[in-house]
Amino acid sequence: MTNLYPVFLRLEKQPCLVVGGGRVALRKIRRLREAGADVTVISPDLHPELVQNDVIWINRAYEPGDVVRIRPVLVFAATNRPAVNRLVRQEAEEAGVWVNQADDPDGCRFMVPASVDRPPFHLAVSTGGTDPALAAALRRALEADLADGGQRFVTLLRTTLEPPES
Ligand SMILES: C[C@@]1(CC(=O)O)c2cc3[nH]c(cc4nc(cc5[nH]c(cc(n2)[C@H]1CCC(=O)O)[C@@](C)(CC(=O)O)[C@@H]5CCC(=O)O)C(CC(=O)O)=C4CCC(=O)O)c(CCC(=O)O)c3CC(=O)O
Ligand SMILES: NC(=O)C1=CN([C@@H]2O[C@H](COP(=O)(O)OP(=O)(O)OC[C@H]3O[C@@H](n4cnc5c(N)ncnc54)[C@H](O)[C@@H]3O)[C@@H](O)[C@H]2O)C=CC1
Repeated sequence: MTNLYPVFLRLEKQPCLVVGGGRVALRKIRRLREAGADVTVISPDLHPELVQNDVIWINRAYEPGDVVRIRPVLVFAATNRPAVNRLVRQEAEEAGVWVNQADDPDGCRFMVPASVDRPPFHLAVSTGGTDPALAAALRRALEADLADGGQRFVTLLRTTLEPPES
């Protein structure tokens, strides 16, 4: 697996495009909105929880050229049609737009980590696409531990930072 380069993006008011309006799209869109991105969704239907989510909804299937017309900074190909996701990925790559392909880790120019936002820390966990459910499990464990005072986490930090007692 190629090495990945982790970053935190400042997405406020940045145009982002999500193709597909299902469960996976919902998860991606929530995070994008939390970061203040302007989100356009192209999909013939929209997850019921998305209506309140303040997105621009283009109510139809993806059409060739949409990525070039909309010119987003990030694209998420999140339909349940592999051929559509591949087309979106290909058009994004040709246009030099960063693309996430929900059904194909190798087709992702970037991947979305599982993350916990607990100031001053924002922790992000990735398995590089090898086991997303495991990344989610570590996120849940960290969340539970931090909600409970973060003792296991702090103990782990101490054991790595402090020299062993002699
Ligand atoms: C490559 C990547 C692309 C991307 O989406 O960025 C990708 C790809 C795929 N995910 C799949 C499955 C699932 N993914 C989740 C959950 C999450 N997936 C996320 C990220 C990523 N998933 C990227 C890699 C990140 C990494 O590895 O570190 C998280 C972390 C972030 C987020 O999405 O926000 C979020 C957890 C958030 C949280 O809880 O904190 C669940 C659990 C669930 O849905 O509840 C399942 C069902 C698991 C099961 O089967 O048990 C499949 C198979 C689909 C199929 O079966 O067809 C593929 C495609 C493939 O592997 O081929
Ligand atoms: N990356 C991840 O975290 C995960 C990825 N997946 C993959 O993501 C895919 C999508 O998963 P879900 O959101 O659960 O599926 P879903 O069935 O809930 O949603 C699919 C959405 O795509 C839309 N769509 C279909 N054809 C379209 C087109 N031509 N143009 C625009 N929109 C179109 C549908 O109308 C629907 O809104 C799955 O098929 C699976 O391969 C699944 C689980 C997690």
